[in-house]
Amino acid sequence: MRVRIQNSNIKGKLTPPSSKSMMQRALAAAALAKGETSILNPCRCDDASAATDIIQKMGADVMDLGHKIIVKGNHLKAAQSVMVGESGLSLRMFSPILALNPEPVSINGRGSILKRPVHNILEGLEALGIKCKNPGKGVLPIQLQGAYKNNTAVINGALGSQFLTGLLMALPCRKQDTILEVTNLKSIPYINMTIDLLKDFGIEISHENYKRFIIKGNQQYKATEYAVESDWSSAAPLLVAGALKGKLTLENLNPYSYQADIAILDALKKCGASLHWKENSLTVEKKALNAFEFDATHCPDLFPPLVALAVHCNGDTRIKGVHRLEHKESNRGIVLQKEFGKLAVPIRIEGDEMVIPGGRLKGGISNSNNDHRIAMALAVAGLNSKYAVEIGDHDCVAKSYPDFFKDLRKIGGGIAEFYFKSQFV
Ligand SMILES: O=C(O)C1=C[C@@H](OP(=O)(O)O)[C@@H](O)[C@H](O)C1
Ligand SMILES: C=C(OP(=O)(O)O)C(=O)O
Repeated sequence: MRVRIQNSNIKGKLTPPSSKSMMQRALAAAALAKGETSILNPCRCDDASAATDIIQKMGADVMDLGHKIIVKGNHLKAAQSVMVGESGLSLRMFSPILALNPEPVSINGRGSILKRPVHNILEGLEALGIKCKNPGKGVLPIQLQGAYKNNTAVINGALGSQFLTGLLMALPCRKQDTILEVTNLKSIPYINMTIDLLKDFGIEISHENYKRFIIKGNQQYKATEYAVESDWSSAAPLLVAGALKGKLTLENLNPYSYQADIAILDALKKCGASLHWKENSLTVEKKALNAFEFDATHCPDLFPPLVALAVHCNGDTRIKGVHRLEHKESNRGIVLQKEFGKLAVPIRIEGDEMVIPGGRLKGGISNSNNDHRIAMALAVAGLNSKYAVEIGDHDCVAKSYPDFFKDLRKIGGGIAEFYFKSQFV
């Protein structure tokens, strides 16, 4: 399957999809809570479906009413075997939660997740007394068997925050208190999101500067009504489209969100984009844009849309945090360099920095490498390309934003469909 993006002007209004990060956390918390949780504004994407399947295996009752999802939780049944789809968060967040049940559980997935490392999950869980096996030798599948025995552990946060999110969600259900010493934590805003969500479910976590986390045991998750915010990670490529090619209003965005990717606003301000808030609606308008410097170490998912922005800025843009990209759905640093290279943009990687020369995009044939954020970045870059940009395997956007191409078309994106079986007519 392939899509062709033509140079087009953008105009209109959209509401970005709900956050898959918040949705997966809310499903996990609801499964641990006694009683009935209502999840409002639910996110519908492949990663959210993977998380829903897992909590059902844990014994949660899930009722989908369309505008909201009702979860009846607190069973913690032996799940035996679960599939995490392609979701890194579901793998790393549910592993510590599943290990609360003393029965063995095996965890597997499909596609890109089968190449992502699991050693930090196993090391962390073993340090807390969980028995771990890894028939996949470094990647999935893994097998875990509880119970938690040790009350302290050192957790390496260098690869990311998702496993720590899982521990912060699971360990309050132990009888004992746990202290985690966390080294070199990355993606810190995602931990703020976890702690904030846990508060809504009645769980308290304290920490000392993200280095020492104190997790009181014997806490009880309380069922609640939880509204999932619109997703800043999905808003990012749309905002880039507006900044490059017209005028776009995104509705229902939280300007005070804990989401890491709200940082797209800093990058847009730095390059000179015009932004205007009216309550929860944000309008972005086309202006001449200049190269910028940005550190994406703690918001790595912004890299692809920022590259799409940078290729149309005047001058060389420098983005820091390339080392954070290696273990995502693709090795995003290398893939961005390779795919934008096919469109005549000679991206350089200098240590931990990516250097993107502006004003060079000519168009051509590229591929998503089965990575949703790469597909979306190539698409919005293509809106301002001299010749068309073709993207192979674009349907991977279903991981986070199944309606991405449909929405892009709604706001004026010229998307040719004759090459592929259309999913968005
Ligand atoms: O907690 C989350 O929801 C996420 C955390 C980040 O991963 P890392 O913490 O592994 O960097 C991010 O890249 C991912 O898309 C979602
Ligand atoms: C890296 C991502 O997700 P995950 O790690 O949860 O698969 C992403 O959505 O860009």
